Amino acid sequence: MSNTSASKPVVLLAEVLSPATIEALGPDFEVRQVDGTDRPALFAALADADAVLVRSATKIDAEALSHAPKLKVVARAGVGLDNVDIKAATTAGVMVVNAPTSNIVSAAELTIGHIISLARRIPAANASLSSGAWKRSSFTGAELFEKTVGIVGLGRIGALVAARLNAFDMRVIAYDPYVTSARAQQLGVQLVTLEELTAEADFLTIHMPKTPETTGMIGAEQFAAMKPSAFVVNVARGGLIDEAALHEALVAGEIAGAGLDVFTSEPPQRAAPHRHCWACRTSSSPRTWGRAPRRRRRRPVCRSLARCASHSAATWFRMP
Ligand SMILES: NC(=O)C1=CN([C@@H]2O[C@H](COP(=O)(O)OP(=O)(O)OC[C@H]3O[C@@H](n4cnc5c(N)ncnc54)[C@H](O)[C@@H]3O)[C@@H](O)[C@H]2O)C=CC1
Ligand SMILES: O=C(O)CCC(=O)C(=O)O
Repeated sequence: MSNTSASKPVVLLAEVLSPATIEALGPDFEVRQVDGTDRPALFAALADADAVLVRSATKIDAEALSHAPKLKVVARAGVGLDNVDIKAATTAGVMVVNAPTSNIVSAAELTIGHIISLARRIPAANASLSSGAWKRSSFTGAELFEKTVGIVGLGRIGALVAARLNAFDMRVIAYDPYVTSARAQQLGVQLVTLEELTAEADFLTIHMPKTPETTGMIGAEQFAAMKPSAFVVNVARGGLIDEAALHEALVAGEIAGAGLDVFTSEPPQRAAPHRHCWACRTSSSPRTWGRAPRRRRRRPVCRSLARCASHSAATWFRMP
């Protein structure tokens, strides 16, 4: 049954989404747009919204929710929910839905891309060749074969990364206090402590959500414990790595390099003295990992949104 225009629930799109994702909402909603990073505009637009659809740049916190008297659902077109205050939403009686598999393959593949780039020094070789040099022996790098990769956070993306790196005949270890040894074994992964992982990993790759517990979890202590030949990769969330400590570790040669797709502030702010070191020791990308087009996987979030906005059952998250 289709609503008339006057009675259609209002879905507020607070970020840019693909036309296919918007199409998946169907004809039963009045779709409005706002720039979710413009807080006054967001607050004004939330006044009439039954649902708000966000990616990662829009903060739906208690203050935003206080401007949304009609809101029934916050839908996250993606995985991470660190930009949504689930507790405040629950208190306000607002459901929160996400698309937990929407971009996990994309994220895992980008992780492999950064690992290979770092191992074979592809960004530095590319910069050198682009400047007109031909230094064949400077960029040989190292193979992944029989090296150790340490995965911090063995969830959906961590498991996909493990499967791909097992195919390279790497030794795959992981730290995740919430995963059983049986599950790890099934994935061909050995569970270890964080201390063992930092000491043994040739590549440390992070796949955890950003929470108060995980923020800054990889910092000066971990870098000091790592091999000087080791690389760190973060395509999860800015802030999981202590960036100041990372800069110091790169400058001091405590680790060999870093592969980064996410930053504490985006675009990243880096102090001038670190620029040279950064350019030659990193493989970085401007948060591209969730972006490889596979829009089909986002459609379920639109279906969940539609069900929630019309008060029927859906996959949703609540704090206890
Ligand atoms: N920037 C981007 O484009 C994207 C970022 N992400 C980020 O990646 C994160 C991971 O995604 P998924 O693998 O799909 O999530 P997931 O929920 O399947 O896995 C997360 C894993 O982290 C583990 N974990 C939680 N706290 C931990 C701790 N203190 N120490 C070690 N492990 C811990 C959990 O036990 C779980 O196994 C998301 O929360 C999101 O923030 C995900 C997709 C795209
Ligand atoms: O939505 C984005 O900007 C990228 C994907 C992401 O951050 C996520 O799925 O957690």
